[in-house]
Amino acid sequence: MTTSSDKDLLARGTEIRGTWNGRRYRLERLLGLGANGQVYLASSGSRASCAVKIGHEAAELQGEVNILSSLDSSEKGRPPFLLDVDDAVIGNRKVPFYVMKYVPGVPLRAYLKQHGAHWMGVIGYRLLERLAQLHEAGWVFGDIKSDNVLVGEYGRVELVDYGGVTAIGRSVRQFTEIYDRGYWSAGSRVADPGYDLFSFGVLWLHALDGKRLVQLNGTLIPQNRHPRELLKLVRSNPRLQPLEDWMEKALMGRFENASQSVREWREAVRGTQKPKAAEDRVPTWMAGLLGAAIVISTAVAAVWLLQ
Ligand SMILES: Nc1ncnc2c1ncn2[C@@H]1O[C@H](COP(=O)(O)OP(=O)(O)OP(=O)(O)O)[C@@H](O)[C@H]1O
Repeated sequence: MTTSSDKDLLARGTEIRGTWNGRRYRLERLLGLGANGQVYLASSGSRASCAVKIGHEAAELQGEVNILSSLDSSEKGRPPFLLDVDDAVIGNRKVPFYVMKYVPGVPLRAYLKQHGAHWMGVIGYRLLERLAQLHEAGWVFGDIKSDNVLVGEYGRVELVDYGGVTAIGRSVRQFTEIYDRGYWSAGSRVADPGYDLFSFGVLWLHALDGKRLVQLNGTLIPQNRHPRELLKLVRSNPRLQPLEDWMEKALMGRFENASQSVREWREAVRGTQKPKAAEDRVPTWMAGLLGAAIVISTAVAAVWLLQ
């Protein structure tokens, strides 16, 4: 598979013009590099910012385009994600590209580093809701990982990189080993809602305890990869331990569907936010300082907890 290198990157201000549709896009900055191509923030006439993915191989890009357009037609209630598909001549090379909605935000791990792990409840809830929508429309996301979960202001969550989206019942098209249910001997690679929920569980381990997860992965021989090893990490992590029951269900494939997992996530998070006993409380002055720092996230959490 071809990967992008710095020398292939296109300079800010580069204009590409679609050969077939004739639309012009001005590339503003690189948003991300992946195995399948380069993604740029772009502008086009009066249209709001968009994201342009320039691919290496037409066949791979075509696969993503097919999925995005199927998703747009099966989820008609929302604005389309896929905006344009075309070829352009760059230098003297013909390259395929497609244009999608720009998703502002940073990958989950970066967001939690910047804003704090207490956002887990809200972000997790919103992500599960999005997964439940996809599952109800007959799809599994497949390649859940921190880089594909972009978090914006007040914990707003959107998925990017729909290259792994797979129809329920088919083999998952694209995955990342450490998030993969098959890799951990926790089930098959046939797309079902439980596949995404397993990856969702690993996502939080990776986001909040990445070092130990990577270490564990490096030391286990393949025969010993098992979800109970992941659960040991959950139980010994102070942030994740309160969600142990939820995580056990996700990692062991015991949820019936994502909607059930959403309800139980909310209950589990609510349980972790119960007021503490008087002797456990921090002094008022300290609480004041802390409170100022987390007031925004608490307000957002309150909104969805009380929904
Ligand atoms: N619509 C979008 N809005 C904002 N950023 C995006 C968008 N699409 C992709 N990105 C950014 O570009 C990165 C690479 O894009 P993408 O994941 O589609 O490429 P890929 O070749 O499929 O990558 P991978 O090797 O992870 O499969 C993403 O991780 C994300 O940071």
